[in-house]
Amino acid sequence: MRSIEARGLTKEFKVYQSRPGLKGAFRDLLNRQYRTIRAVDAIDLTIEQGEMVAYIGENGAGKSTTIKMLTGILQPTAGELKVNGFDPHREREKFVKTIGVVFGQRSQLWWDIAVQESFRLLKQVYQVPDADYKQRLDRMIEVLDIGELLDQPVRKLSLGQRMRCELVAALIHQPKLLFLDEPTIGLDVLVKENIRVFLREINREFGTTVLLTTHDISDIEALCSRVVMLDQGKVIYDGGLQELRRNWVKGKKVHFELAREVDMSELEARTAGMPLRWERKGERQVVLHLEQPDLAVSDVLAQIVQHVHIVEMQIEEVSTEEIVRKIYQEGMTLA
Ligand SMILES: Nc1ncnc2c1ncn2[C@@H]1O[C@H](COP(=O)(O)OP(=O)(O)OP(=O)(O)O)[C@@H](O)[C@H]1O
Repeated sequence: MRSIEARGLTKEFKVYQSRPGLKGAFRDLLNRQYRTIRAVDAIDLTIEQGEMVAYIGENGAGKSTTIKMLTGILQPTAGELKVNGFDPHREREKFVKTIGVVFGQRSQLWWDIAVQESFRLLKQVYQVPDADYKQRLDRMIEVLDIGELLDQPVRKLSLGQRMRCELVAALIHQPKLLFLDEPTIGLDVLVKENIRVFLREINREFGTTVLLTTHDISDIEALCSRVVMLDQGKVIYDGGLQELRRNWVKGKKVHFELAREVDMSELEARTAGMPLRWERKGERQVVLHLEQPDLAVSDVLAQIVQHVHIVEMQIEEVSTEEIVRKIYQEGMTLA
């Protein structure tokens, strides 16, 4: 079963332009000029039930606009879209029962009433049977550790407390698909970890599909094996996190500290023909630049350990965050 199937999904906005001065304002009244922004530009996206996918891109790339179409808030300008088997906009009433949504800035909890009252209201809205409701809620209260918050009005909760309650609210009806927009923004490390563990659990246990938009790369590393990257409304990468790293990490650096002064010519001679470069950093310090991702550090070590005494060694990996930043900066097409 497919969670999301989009073909040529497009959204255009008309943005009215105003001309300067009083004369301009009059002319605008009679004949308004506008330009068209293609916020989402013919994207194809297929997400299978049970996948956890990160949907990322720079500010203005078109992420929110896509999510708004996928959740039925906006109607696409063009393209075909099925989410959980429904047309999200046209079949909105039936469709919303099959999704859960956590948008960092917007709350689905009622501000002035106790958290558990909000949960009860949502139970009514989604017509969750009593037994299911009790079982799900008890479990979520325990895993997310929100027992003490249930009697508090939402306005009194800290951001981390509120986000945990938002997650419960989004999952009361056990949706097949969960949209998360910046779920861990501004949260401390412990709460973040708590939320990630919980998300992995519901994914494993119920096969819940998760589509996550985030600027926090550690969320992606912790949760998603697939990344869809958007740039100017177009998908520029759709694939595994590992492949993304492999494509972009052109090499690694290994820092060595040796027992004796470095003999560069010996290192070079022993590793001749390998795609690497040695750099002297100090009397006993040397850096190895591996220039191809498939050259293993162990292959190089095998050539030199018999001849040089290594005191310390440190491999410098490029973080996913750096890779993503590089892709945004260079605007390369990977797809
Ligand atoms: N209602 C609207 N009217 C006109 N233009 C819009 C509207 N909503 C979004 N846009 C434009 O569409 C483009 C994509 O915006 P969108 O909010 O989808 O990006 P985003 O990737 O979610 O960015 P961010 O990370 O900042 O939330 C931007 O150029 C934005 O200005």
